[in-house]
Amino acid sequence: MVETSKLVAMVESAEGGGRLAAKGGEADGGVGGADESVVFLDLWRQTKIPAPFVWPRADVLLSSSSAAREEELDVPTVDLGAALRGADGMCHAAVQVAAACASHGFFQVIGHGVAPALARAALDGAAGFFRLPLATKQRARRAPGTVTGYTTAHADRFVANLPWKETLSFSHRHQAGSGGNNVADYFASTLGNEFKPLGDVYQAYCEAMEEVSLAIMAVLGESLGLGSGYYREFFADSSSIMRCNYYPACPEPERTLGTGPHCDPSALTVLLQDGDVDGLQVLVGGSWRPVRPKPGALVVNIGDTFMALTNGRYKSCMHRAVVHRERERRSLAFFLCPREDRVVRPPGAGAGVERRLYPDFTWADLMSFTQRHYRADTRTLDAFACWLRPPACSGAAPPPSSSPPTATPTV
Ligand SMILES: C=C1C[C@]23C[C@H]1CC[C@H]2[C@]1(C)CCC[C@@](C)(C(=O)O)[C@H]1[C@@H]3C(=O)O
Ligand SMILES: O=C(O)CCC(=O)C(=O)O
Ligand SMILES: [Fe+2]
Repeated sequence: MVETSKLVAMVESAEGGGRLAAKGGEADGGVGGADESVVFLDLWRQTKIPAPFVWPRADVLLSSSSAAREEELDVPTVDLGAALRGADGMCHAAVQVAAACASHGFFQVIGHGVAPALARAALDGAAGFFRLPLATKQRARRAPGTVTGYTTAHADRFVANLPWKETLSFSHRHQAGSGGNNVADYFASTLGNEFKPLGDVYQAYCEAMEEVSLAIMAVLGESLGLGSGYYREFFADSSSIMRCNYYPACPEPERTLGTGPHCDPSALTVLLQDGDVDGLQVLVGGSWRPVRPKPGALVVNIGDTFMALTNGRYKSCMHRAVVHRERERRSLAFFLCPREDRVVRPPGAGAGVERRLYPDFTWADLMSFTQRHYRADTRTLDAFACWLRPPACSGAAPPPSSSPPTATPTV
């Protein structure tokens, strides 16, 4: 469970601690009663934020209020429908994404074919879920070492730099043919049968996101001169993660973050922001630049795994989410990931034409690194490469907290 008593104790003692410091004994105890909901509602309603939520000044610098004055990041708007319909559209889209991915890795897509009613149902479903009593949400609490489930402020994993958010994450595995119901089944089995209709919404939403992601992969493949099928095939049996984020209004937004500075470890992220509340910011040229919600558009960014697949040509860029004093915010993030055992390696690797920036790895290893050994941040990929192959570590990354997998892939 989220150990409310521990969080409250931390809040009372008001001392942070190390950045990583996953806490022991995460899964002890059962789900509390209605009083726990009150505790968390009270947390979100305090007039000052508790010490474990206070982030280092360097991370929150130029936070919400000043970043609001920053110029919005110029991200291209890619018409995915036009790209799939014909060569001209594809060519234009490929040029757009090539430019964006070589600099910051962010762009947005329209013409993606996701029914507005489905997007609305997924956003409203998240809003409804996070309004539930804590005890109900806790039925889906995250199990230690896994990425799926419900967490409040990641308080079950970390003792400092807690994010001002609640999240619900679940995996979506590609299923050949129709009739697969992995997401719907997850909702029914963890939260109860009454959540099956909500599960059906997310089943449909994840399938739509998978289709959008594969269409983007076609454009990315074209943009790299590999053809539209190359990455589509690589991700055809993907094993992705869907995450609903809820950022409550915050009394001291300039001292905390909803999601701290990080690069996504996954391959590609497709983000839907709810309403007109901004929060996503990307670090470009030394300043945090907002990417404001645009009606009907999805924000896409390259993750570490895709950066490794292109040997660093396409960038996984640092970003974060800020919170607001008066307004709550919701977002839905679909993280496209390869099948767990697929080896991530750039095309042509081994031909010796280009120096490899990252060793071969599997998504299973990178995922377990972020869930068991390292809190995903701005240097995840370098730290992971160092963990996999310690001699390759130049000292830029922090020391690994435990041993790498025994079957270390070779370059
Ligand atoms: C493999 C993963 C690690 C995170 C969940 C999935 C995909 C994205 C990662 C994350 C969202 C990046 C920001 C930091 C993080 C700790 C978070 O704030 O939620 C990351 C996820 C995680 O480890 O839970
Ligand atoms: O909520 C957002 O806008 C971004 C969240 C994010 O970056 C993430 O979940 O990886
Ligand atoms: Fe992210």
